[in-house]
Amino acid sequence: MGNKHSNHSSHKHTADNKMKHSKMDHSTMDHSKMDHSEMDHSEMDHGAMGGHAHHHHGSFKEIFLKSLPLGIIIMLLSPMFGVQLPFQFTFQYSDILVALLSTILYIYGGKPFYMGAVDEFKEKNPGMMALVTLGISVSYFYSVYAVIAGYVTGEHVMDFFFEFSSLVLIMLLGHWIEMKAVGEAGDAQKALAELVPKDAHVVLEDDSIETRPVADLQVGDLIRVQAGENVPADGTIQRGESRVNEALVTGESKPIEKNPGDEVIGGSTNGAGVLYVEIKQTGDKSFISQVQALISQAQSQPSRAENLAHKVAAWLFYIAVIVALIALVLWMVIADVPTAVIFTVTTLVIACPHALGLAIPLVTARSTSLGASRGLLVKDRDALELTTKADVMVLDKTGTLTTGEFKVSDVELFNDKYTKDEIVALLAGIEGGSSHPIAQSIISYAEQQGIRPVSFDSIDVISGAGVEGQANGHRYQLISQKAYGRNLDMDIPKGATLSVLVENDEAIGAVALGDELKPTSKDLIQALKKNKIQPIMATGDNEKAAQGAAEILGIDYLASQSPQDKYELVEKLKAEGKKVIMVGDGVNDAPSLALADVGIAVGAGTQVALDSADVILTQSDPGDIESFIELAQKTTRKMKENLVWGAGYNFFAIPIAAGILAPIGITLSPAIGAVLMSVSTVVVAINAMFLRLDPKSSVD
Ligand SMILES: Nc1ncnc2c1ncn2[C@@H]1O[C@H](COP(=O)(O)OP(=O)(O)OP(=O)(O)O)[C@@H](O)[C@H]1O
Ligand SMILES: [Cu+]
Ligand SMILES: [Mg+2]
Repeated sequence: MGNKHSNHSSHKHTADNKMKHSKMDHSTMDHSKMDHSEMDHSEMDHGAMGGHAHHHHGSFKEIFLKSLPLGIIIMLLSPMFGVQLPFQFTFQYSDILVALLSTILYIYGGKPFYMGAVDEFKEKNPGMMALVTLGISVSYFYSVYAVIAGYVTGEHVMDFFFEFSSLVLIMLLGHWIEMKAVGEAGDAQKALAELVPKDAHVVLEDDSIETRPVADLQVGDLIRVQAGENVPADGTIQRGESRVNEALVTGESKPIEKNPGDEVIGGSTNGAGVLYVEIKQTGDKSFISQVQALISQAQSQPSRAENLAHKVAAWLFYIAVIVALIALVLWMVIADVPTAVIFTVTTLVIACPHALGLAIPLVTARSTSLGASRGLLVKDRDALELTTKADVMVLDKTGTLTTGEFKVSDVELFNDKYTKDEIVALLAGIEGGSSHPIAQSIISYAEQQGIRPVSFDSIDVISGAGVEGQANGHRYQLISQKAYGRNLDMDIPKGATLSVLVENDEAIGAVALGDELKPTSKDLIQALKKNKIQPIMATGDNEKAAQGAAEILGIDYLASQSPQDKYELVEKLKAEGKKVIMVGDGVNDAPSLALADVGIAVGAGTQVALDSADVILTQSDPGDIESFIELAQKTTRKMKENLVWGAGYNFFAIPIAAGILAPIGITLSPAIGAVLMSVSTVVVAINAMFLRLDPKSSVD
């Protein structure tokens, strides 16, 4: 149980760390809002996409549905291309009625577009909304002019109210569908929010049960979680036993047995037992909120791929405007003004670089939620792309490739001042101040022997070497043999990790510990080699222990590495022009995690390690490193595909819209242009949705 417990506190660590990083974005952190997600879909999506100026102004769905009858009336009353269709009817002055109705449609239905365009111009970043606005404005104003000119000159001038209204309707519909597709491609925030139930059963003083909204839960409340229910908030089990599935929260796939004293995480699913849980964290401080904050932090900073997409979209705007102007002038010369207006409008509309704008965010959203559901949390999105270019992976040994669950194999005495039990009491006492995996193992060892730890007055961690502290007026150190610096009079068990207990600069005892490789470590090394990533193990542990592990794994290694050494190793590899991934969990890994191109902190890791990393794997399973590489490769491929499609589509669409194929009889109407632009976006969304990970190969 002790072990499971420590796993849990590590989840908490992960969470606390995120807390510091996130700017506590109110829109994503407000729990009550998320629980009762009545928010309009497009707004939700918008939040997840971040950074875009458009779609702020009302919901496309609502505006579309209200504009639909108006648009249909206009279309029925106005001839398309001047051709009378059988179901159309016109009467005297019907064109004035059409102009009036179109004005209403322009003001109401066009609003999301021109307001979006205003935002874009304010940000000096004209894009899709500006193009759509130009398109509908040109067709609207020209048509108004046509009607007036018709009455002034007494000659019929062709108007485009039919094209105008169908364009507005299709644009609204298209953007509504797009937003839905965007939402379905994966909104990690929402998926996580849905894990938390809306209500909790609070056990009152008199043992009666009151059902309260989760938002009203207080720290210290005792709640009852029924069998099969999701846990509403983080807490500690007071009574009851069950198996709890935390898969969706932490990525741990198997249900975990829980007993009184164990912690449960809000959003996990209770198995067959009833649990009584004392609430420890609610709202923003809960684990799940912290994960959400982390995700929104990652999504709020544009990745390099996204910046590229934005640049291309901006270019597209200028290209579309220029091509539209050229088409306008040329077609006025070749044909007439109405023909020229049609080609211009179609060009503006078809170029709406919506697909391009969404190409990357859609994949990111999908990839983030996919990753989160497997316990792969990406803090810095560029880490995904960089991972696909990696040449070397530097791995820490203890806690990363090995379990970190040490067994004390030997306790050695160097003088008779202390008994063995007294040495163990000192060891356990000084480890009270350390978060190193060795510490927990020694403390448990003392516990099993029924030995009470010596209480220390002060304890300090010496990173990469051990711990030191004061007790009973003496100064003690528990450090590696390398840090001790002198030879010891003892037989060191083969492959063991050895730490020396020093009193006033003299070795008084030593403890030898053994640790085992994790079952998936070997697979990871093989997978790395297959992916042409050279694995190097860099460990703070001694030569013998390192060699033992390295031989089994078939991996290059460096032993007795101080935090500085690890840092310099990464520095050296980078100087050789290599892209370096660093994987670690300890304090001694933190500097190199920060320096590496991609820093991956594994689950049971310490606070500092988690803070310095770009990627956090909530479990410390080497198999997850493999999954992360797979996620990185697939995500990057999808992004490239979407960029090529989003940009490439325009390469053909713009010239055709401008009428380049008119000589062979192929022309597009503005409405068809609008349909194509929506379809191109839906293609991008569907492609993103097909981002999947292989099922995890689990080793038991
Ligand atoms: N809390 C501790 N208790 C006992 N010995 C320690 C402690 N911390 C460090 N040491 C000693 O210092 C050595 C180096 O520690 P360090 O944290 O740099 O590496 P490590 O965690 O053992 O290995 P790795 O770098 O692969 O994780 C350990 O092998 C151990 O001998
Ligand atoms: Cu668009
Ligand atoms: Mg370590």
